Amino acid sequence: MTLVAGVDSSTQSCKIVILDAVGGALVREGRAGHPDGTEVHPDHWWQALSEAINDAGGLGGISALSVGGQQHGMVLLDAGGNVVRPALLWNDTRSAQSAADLTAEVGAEDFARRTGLVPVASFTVTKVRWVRDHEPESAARVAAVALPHDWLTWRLRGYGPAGSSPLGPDLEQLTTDRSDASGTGYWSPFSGSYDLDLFKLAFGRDAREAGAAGVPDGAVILPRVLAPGATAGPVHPECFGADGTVLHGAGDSDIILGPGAGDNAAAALGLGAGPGDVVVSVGTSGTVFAVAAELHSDTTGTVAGFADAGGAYLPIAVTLNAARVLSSIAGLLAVDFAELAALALDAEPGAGGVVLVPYFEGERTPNLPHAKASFHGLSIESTTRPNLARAAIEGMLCGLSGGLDALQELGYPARRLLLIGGAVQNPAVQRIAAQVFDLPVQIPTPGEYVARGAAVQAAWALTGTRPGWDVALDATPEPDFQALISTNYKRAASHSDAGN
Ligand SMILES: Nc1ncnc2c1ncn2[C@@H]1O[C@H](COP(=O)(O)OP(=O)(O)O)[C@@H](O)[C@H]1O
Ligand SMILES: O=C(CO)[C@@H](O)[C@H](O)COP(=O)(O)O
Repeated sequence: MTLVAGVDSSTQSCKIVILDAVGGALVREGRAGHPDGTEVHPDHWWQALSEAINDAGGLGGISALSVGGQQHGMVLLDAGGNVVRPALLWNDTRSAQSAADLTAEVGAEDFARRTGLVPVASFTVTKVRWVRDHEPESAARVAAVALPHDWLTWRLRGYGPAGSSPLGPDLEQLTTDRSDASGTGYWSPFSGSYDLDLFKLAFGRDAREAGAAGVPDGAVILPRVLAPGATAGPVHPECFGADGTVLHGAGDSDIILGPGAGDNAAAALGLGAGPGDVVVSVGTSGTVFAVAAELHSDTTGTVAGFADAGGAYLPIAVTLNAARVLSSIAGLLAVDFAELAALALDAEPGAGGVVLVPYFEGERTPNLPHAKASFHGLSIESTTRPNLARAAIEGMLCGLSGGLDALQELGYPARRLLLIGGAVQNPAVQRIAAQVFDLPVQIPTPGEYVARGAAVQAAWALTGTRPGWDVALDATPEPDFQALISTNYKRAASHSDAGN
């Protein structure tokens, strides 16, 4: 049996699945946690990847591997391959002012026309501007800027700081892929190349793609962008985990590395999503996206125009407040997730008029980085535990239904909605999704679809052909659209938005 592996280095954890390359059946899997916080040293991801690999029984017998990961995180490397400062993650909002500055300097329309994006604090371009403005000593040390999956792929190939990697700090070997490059804000999905002028505007220094010649000395290196189906090279035959264990030994057969991907693009691959499919993922982030043959830029910034990992595009709207809204309200009510579901399903649609606008961590869509969450419609009568539980789920999903509306307004077709992500295991999330989204909802069999998508890339790199593994459906909730939920939510959110 030929085995391929896919990794999802996500915000909260690292997961690996090892699959049969023919048919995609799961053979073994592993996981390990990441630290909390919006600023994380990449060494923690390497540690968690090592632990997840060990948890899955090692890399023995695997022919190819690819790494999907959380998008946008800024990994700064110095000339010695050392991490300059902890990575600022996609959900770190300190660069909100930098986003506003860049938008003012370039213009929202021009930014969207050049990169598919209008800057918000999540995008890497705003983070490099923040470092330039707030940490000039760190900025001066920067020799390369990479993303989480780029850095992990580079480490697996044996590169890294001298003394702790077999091949040392060769920054010219950094690679990325078009899906993750498209979330930086300095790469164009329209031209398929870096917008080096934008990088220079943001960071104040010239940059060049790894391997490119004829550019000024001292230019910052940006990872080489690999095509779908390409290989990044082999896993190094003396690849050591963070704890010194051998991840891949000299006696093992070669393991080819796929290009890797941003997690949402990887999920689209793992699901085999096609035209007319809209994917909603409820993990740390909430995302709603489609796979599209053409990209329409959205100058409002609601829908970001990413590239996908298959040669097409991935228009997407993303919220900062998703699964953690539920853990927060479950904590408040002192219940576990099963009890939260039971409570929520005990309340009527619309939660008796109670609305939670869940901007606990600020928000990205809409762009309100400094906002806070608020309950609306609380009366003595409506303030019940079931209404609070339901309002949490409704509010979280309504943020995403706004993204679906925006995708449809831009002309992307939406015929069915595939619901994935950790919080979708919650039966109340499944049921309420069918009340919030005016589309047929389907729940694929529980699985790590980002990691599966990375495994699709691994198989593609190995065989030269993109595999078409079947995805089974676990549930198809009865359509039960209840317009009052989003009507109430929009009214409450407009008050919150105006006050933020
Ligand atoms: N039954 C459940 N109900 C609600 N939330 C859940 C449930 N099971 C898991 N979660 C949440 O799902 C999240 C993890 O989902 P995942 O998609 O793996 O996130 P990420 O990819 O961002 O790390 C965690 O915040 C966890 O609390
Ligand atoms: O910022 C985005 C996409 O633009 C997020 O989707 C991140 O990519 C993090 O994903 P999860 O860890 O929540 O899966």
